[in-house]
Amino acid sequence: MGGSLAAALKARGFYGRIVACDPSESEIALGIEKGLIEAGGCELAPLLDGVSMIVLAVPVLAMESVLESVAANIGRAAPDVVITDVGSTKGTIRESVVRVFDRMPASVVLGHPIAGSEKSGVDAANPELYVDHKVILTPEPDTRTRALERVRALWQACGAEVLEMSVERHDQVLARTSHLPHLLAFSLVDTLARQDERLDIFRYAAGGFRDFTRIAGSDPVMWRDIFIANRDAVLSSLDDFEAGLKTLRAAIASGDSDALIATFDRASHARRYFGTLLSKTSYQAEYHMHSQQRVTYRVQPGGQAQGRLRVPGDKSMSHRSIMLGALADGVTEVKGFLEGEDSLATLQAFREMGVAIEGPHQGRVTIHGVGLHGLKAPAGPLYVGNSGTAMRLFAGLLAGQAFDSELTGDESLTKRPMGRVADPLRAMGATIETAEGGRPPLAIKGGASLKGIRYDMPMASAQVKSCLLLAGLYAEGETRVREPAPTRDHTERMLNGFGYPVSREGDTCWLEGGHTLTAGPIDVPSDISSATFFLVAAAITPGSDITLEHVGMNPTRIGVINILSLMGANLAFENEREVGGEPVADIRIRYAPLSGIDIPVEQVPLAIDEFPALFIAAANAEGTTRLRGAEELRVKESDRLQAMADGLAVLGVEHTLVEDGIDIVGRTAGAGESPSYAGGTVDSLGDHRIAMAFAVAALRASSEIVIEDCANVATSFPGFLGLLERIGMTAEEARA
Ligand SMILES: O=C(O)C1=C[C@@H](OP(=O)(O)O)[C@@H](O)[C@H](O)C1
Ligand SMILES: C=C(OP(=O)(O)O)C(=O)O
Repeated sequence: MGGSLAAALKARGFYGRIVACDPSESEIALGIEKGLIEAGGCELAPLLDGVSMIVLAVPVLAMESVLESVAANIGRAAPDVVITDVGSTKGTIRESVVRVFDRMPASVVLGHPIAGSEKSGVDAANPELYVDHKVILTPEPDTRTRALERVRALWQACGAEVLEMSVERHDQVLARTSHLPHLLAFSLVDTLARQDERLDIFRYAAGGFRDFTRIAGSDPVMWRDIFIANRDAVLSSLDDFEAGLKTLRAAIASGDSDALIATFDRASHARRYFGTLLSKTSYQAEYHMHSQQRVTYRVQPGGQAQGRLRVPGDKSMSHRSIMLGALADGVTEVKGFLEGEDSLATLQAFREMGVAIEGPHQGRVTIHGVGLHGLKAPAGPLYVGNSGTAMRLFAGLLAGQAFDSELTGDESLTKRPMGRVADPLRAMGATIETAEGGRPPLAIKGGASLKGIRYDMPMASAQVKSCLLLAGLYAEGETRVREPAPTRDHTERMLNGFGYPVSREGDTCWLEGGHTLTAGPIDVPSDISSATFFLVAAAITPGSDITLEHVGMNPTRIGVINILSLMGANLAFENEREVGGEPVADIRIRYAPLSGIDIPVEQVPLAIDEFPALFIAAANAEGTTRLRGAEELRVKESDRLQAMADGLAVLGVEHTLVEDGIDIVGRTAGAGESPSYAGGTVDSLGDHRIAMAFAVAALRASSEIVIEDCANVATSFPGFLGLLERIGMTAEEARA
């Protein structure tokens, strides 16, 4: 460790003098020969003359005697000398410092670089060892700021990332993440070696053995010291490990395949999550990285709109399939699941609550339901990404659990209103805290006894309705929700499909708590909200002919069909059928000129996510299209009225924005097949539907449309650009 530190400093142009002390003369000679140090020796005292920093890189149990020599000769060092170390445990080293100096001097900053290799000695010195590795410093309240800064600068100069934590926390964290795995590796190799004196068995050892046991080649003295020094924390992590192993043993002994799948699946995903965090490519890390990277679409003007397509699975149903499948008794097989960021975040959240979920693999997911009362407390906050649906539905479901929970999301979600669910849930008896203004995160207290309520929703929201119905599963008596206008009814249909009775009369639906859900197969159709971008593409492009296969045609979702039909679109439905309680059809659309219309207000909730694309249809229609009663668009992933108005302004499309809607002036009569508007650079504000709407708009633009901030398209529509290409458009994605 010391050799690598010297090598790293020299490689980065450190111009000071480095001297080293080591019991081996030959190691010192080698260090000088390799240019890592200027001088050195086996006796410490003379080496301390005038030094400004002392780094103790010795085994943990040798630390105290070295500290004694340092203390006895500290007068030889510079007056502002700083002492630090690289020991793998911190509690015992702090005790040694206090014993030797009678206190913790303000100039001592203990530290631990989380880097190293199983090799030791000057030969193993590696100037890159600390690059992109973490170094933990454990300053005390009275550590001198200047001393801390100097040690921080030392490690940063070597390319490391410096963190701070308390000595106690350091020792506990390291016991679990480093010391325990080393103990297991030593033990496994020793056990096998003792069983097979001639070590024959190792000849047949596969990659798994090699990967698991590499660290058993580490320095025995160093590791003995670590286990003695960090005894209590290691023993407690060993207790946890033994308990886990015992559970697995019992599952193997009794052939309990569900229990084995549950553990392996959780572990496998946790490991992948960890691995991708390291390489910064997990779906969540990737998402964050993508949004930091700013994905930009460049879409060329013109092109065709032709072909047969199947767009990904319905987002609303995908969320609900996981939620209800997890709460059901038995195994639920899902087909057509949307493998987008939003629904994957929901899936991950249930894994964190102990539900075994296999997949997704090509849209297939198997959920091993735990029953209404089988969820376990997650270890930390549940992260639901960009998804308003997930946060609101989870709020209801979690309000009924025995454990406390917290829901967080990305930057866009953090701005969205949650009072609309928190208030009625409180009326049911839940205890929920929100951030200022009723925004996320949500902290939900477990163990509440919920009571059914009658709730008149102030806005037409399927998310609020579904939230209350899910809480109602856990409530005493009936939970009744009245909606001011019909909203998507997937929750009601799917609950009924799982054998949970939900009733409806007119504008009110209700259920009674205390029944159970029984697992069954779910076939998720293609998402009509995703299909919309291709419906609009064909609707605005002369010569187009697109068929979208297996699209969900639930009557509470087909506002886009109704609105496009009123505008004059040429739509035909083929292969109409019912799949798992939801109507489905193939939709064929061919070009026909569109006319502007006054959008009937009752269609608004039925087309709520489709307006960004419908505004593009309006920009290509003859005359003016008027939308009113759509104030909900202002609280989606972005303020969609404003975001679309800003983008339409860039393209030169005349429009008037009002509080609850917009008027869009389309083409003038007799313009033929000429472009409908200009190109330009528009900002999607990180909203997937705004990004996709302007991508499709390029079909009738006079020049390229560049769309900024498109990473979130992956939340609802993975593979979107590929499908644009398939219909005959030219689009590319740039990351910066
Ligand atoms: O319940 C659902 O799955 C959804 C309901 C709608 O939101 P609101 O209920 O807030 O209108 C919709 O915008 C969202 O994309 C999905
Ligand atoms: C509004 C949407 O989703 P959510 O509310 O789940 O974020 C959407 O997908 O357009």
